[in-house]
Amino acid sequence: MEENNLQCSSVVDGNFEEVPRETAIQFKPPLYRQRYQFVKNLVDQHEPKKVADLGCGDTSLLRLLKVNPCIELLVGVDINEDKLRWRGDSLAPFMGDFLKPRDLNLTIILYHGSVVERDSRLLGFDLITCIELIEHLDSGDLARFPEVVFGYLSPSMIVISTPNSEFNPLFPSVTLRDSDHKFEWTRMEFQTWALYVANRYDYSVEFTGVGEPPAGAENVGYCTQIGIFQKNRGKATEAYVSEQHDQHVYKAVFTTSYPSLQQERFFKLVLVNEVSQQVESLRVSHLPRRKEQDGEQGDKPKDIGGSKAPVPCFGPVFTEVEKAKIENSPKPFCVGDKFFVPLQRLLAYPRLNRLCANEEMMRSVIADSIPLSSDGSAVVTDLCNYFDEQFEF
Ligand SMILES: C[S@@+](CC[C@H](N)C(=O)[O-])C[C@H]1O[C@@H](n2cnc3c(N)ncnc32)[C@H](O)[C@@H]1O
Ligand SMILES: [Mg+2]
Repeated sequence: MEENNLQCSSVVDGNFEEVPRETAIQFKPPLYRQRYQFVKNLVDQHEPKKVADLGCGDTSLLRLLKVNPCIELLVGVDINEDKLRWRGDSLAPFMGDFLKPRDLNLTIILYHGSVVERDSRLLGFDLITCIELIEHLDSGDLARFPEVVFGYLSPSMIVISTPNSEFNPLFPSVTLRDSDHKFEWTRMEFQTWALYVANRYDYSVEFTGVGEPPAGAENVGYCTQIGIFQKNRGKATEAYVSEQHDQHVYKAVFTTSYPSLQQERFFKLVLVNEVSQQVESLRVSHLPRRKEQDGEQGDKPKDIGGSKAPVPCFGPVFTEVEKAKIENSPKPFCVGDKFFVPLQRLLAYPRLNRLCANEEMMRSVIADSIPLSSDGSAVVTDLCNYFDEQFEF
């Protein structure tokens, strides 16, 4: 069992709080969450595309990281297959991920295997994390670990966390924090090892930690010590990665892919939905004005989007620049009972502009789902529909 000398104040997500029964030290947030949050902040800061968590356990960190929009490949590796399977399924996309797809693709893979084995599918990563892993390696595996992770996998950044044994006296009766720990290092021991490894494999390293010591005991340092290693040579080139022979020793136990706007069918769904909503919003907001105009003119086109055009009373709030862009775009108009919204008008709205580069692109994606004017330059819809009559617009 994990960290079994320590009080289990949270087993809800498979993590055990590092608080001995006898001590008053309580970490807020719990220490394991501070470690995960530390990694999440690093991901927010550096925006890696490919991230692997070695010794990922029950995948809690992966679940926190998967919402990060920059990550396109998220991999977990653990020697304990049961842990991977326990909550692995919760990494799959939910209904909400389909309703609001990500901008970028995301694939998540869990591998069963040991971090001291070489698997070429982990080459070319931007970030590899090893959270509370190294102290579980015996001396033989610890000696192999740098050669595999730093030498072979050689990611741009590596984060290693491990207990700081100098903190342990604050936990009465604790020698090792977990019965499976093969060692716990002082800051000097960890930093000596880390500097040696960094020097050997051409990385630079910075030290920090999480789990502040209590007032009066600042000299012991953080409860969890952390090394952040950054490769001096920069990112692995694609050529270097592709030169490596396929070496698949890990067993993939779980793979999932998320819907994203990079996938044609999801992009189309989102764009058609956004266009339909915007056209409907404009149509509804123009109905009262159209009633006023009825009887004034015949069937010639009526520009109803001039300076007096009503502004939609719901939906997003626009900045002054966005408002000006919308106002300066071609205005919606009516011909008979038909309501036309120029594609250029739709493109002026920020949400649609973010999705579509130009009118041609918008036309080609929505043409077989939304009625367009004969020249294809505007969406066309009935000005009034059954529901307007029911609600007496
Ligand atoms: C203390 S747990 C940490 C889990 C997770 N990183 C976290 O912070 O919640 C250590 C994990 O390392 C895994 N582990 C130990 N030796 C390993 C090895 N040689 N290769 C891969 N995983 C290993 C264990 O199975 C366990 O899940
Ligand atoms: Mg541990």
